[in-house]
Amino acid sequence: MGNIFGKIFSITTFGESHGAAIGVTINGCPAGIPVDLEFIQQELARRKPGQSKITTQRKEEDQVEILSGVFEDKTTGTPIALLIRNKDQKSKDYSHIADKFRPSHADYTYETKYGIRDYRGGGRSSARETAARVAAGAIAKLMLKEFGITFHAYVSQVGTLKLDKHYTELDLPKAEENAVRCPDQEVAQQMFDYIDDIRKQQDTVGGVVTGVIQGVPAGLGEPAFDKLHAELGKAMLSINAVKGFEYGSGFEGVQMKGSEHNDAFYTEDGVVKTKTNHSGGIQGGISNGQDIYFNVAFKPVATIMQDQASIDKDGNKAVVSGKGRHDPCVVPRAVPIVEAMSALVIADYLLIARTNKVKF
Ligand SMILES: Cc1cc2nc3c(=O)[nH]c(=O)nc-3n(C[C@H](O)[C@H](O)[C@H](O)COP(=O)(O)O)c2cc1C
Ligand SMILES: C=C(O[C@@H]1CC(C(=O)O)=C[C@@H](OP(=O)(O)O)[C@H]1O)C(=O)O
Repeated sequence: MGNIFGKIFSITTFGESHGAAIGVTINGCPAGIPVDLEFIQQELARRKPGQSKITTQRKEEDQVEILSGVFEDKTTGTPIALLIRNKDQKSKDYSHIADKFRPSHADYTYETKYGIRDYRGGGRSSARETAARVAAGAIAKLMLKEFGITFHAYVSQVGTLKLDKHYTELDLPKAEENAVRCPDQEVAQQMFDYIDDIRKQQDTVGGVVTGVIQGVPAGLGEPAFDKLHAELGKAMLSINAVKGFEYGSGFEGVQMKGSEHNDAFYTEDGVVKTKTNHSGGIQGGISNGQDIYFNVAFKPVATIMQDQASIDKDGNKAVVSGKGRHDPCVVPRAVPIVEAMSALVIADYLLIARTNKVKF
């Protein structure tokens, strides 16, 4: 229960942060997709811990091993299993909170649900699990590359520092040129200094990742329940520390009049387009062929390097002191996770659409 994502192109992940390994099984990936191991490794490198001083200092190379489903560098249509071994666990850092609950992490809720908890590094609730999603997302991206569908995510806000530009005004690949993953180098530097300052204060800060999906054909999605934006929302809200999701005009759109908000249709060389894109590329749960764009809000990291008042398993007052290696801000490393989850949704919906009238 609760550990399968996707309908046709589906994944299930396994593993804990301080266990032997984490990994993913992908079901439903079509046969014949070229698998570029170097690309999967590059994607994992974008997410891995220990990238810079503004990320957790845990050192994991996140070397991926392909156990099944790939032969002579092509998918075989059978389950693909990918494994990443944990190498740099420092579990002693967690002994002192084995019986205590960190405020706003998953300790209390996990313990309540299962009655047993691998407290080492947050166990199953650690964002370490997202490495497995990024590996699977890389395979989805490789499949979608064949259809000309691309993914760009970037950091658009850290704390109160906001990048005041729409994605259409930015050179999106430039986000990969700095440690924050913000495409405006000047704002990126300000964000970097801000995160570093917060880190020195032994505190943490939240942020926003903007996602952009380009090249999606019109016709992907469902008119009810499994609407394309609903699935994207679920995908994003399933990422650790996510507090909000909006697509297209989002919450800002409520301030507009219908006459301003409506996206006027026109055709160019027989292709249907819209003059504006407040819809965010989705209308009535189905893609309309325009860019899909959305924002994902991440909270400040729960584990702070300070003493915090809490309780133990017996409900007694307890002090939780911050230890271990933690991110002062998750958004720089969340960028590839947002892209991976987007790719998994689009891959799945593209395969579902094969059963519809739309021809690809
Ligand atoms: C890339 C990434 C890195 C994270 N790093 C940390 C971390 O170092 N320490 C921590 O306490 N939480 C971290 N988190 C968040 C926790 O995993 C998350 O808060 C926890 O699982 C509780 O879930 P919730 O915040 O979604 O309710 C990270 C999240 C992401 C996406
Ligand atoms: C190890 C990674 O990030 C971790 C995410 C995380 C958390 O609570 O989410 C807590 C920290 O590690 P641990 O699980 O040892 O407490 C981070 O270092 C990773 O992303 O690979």
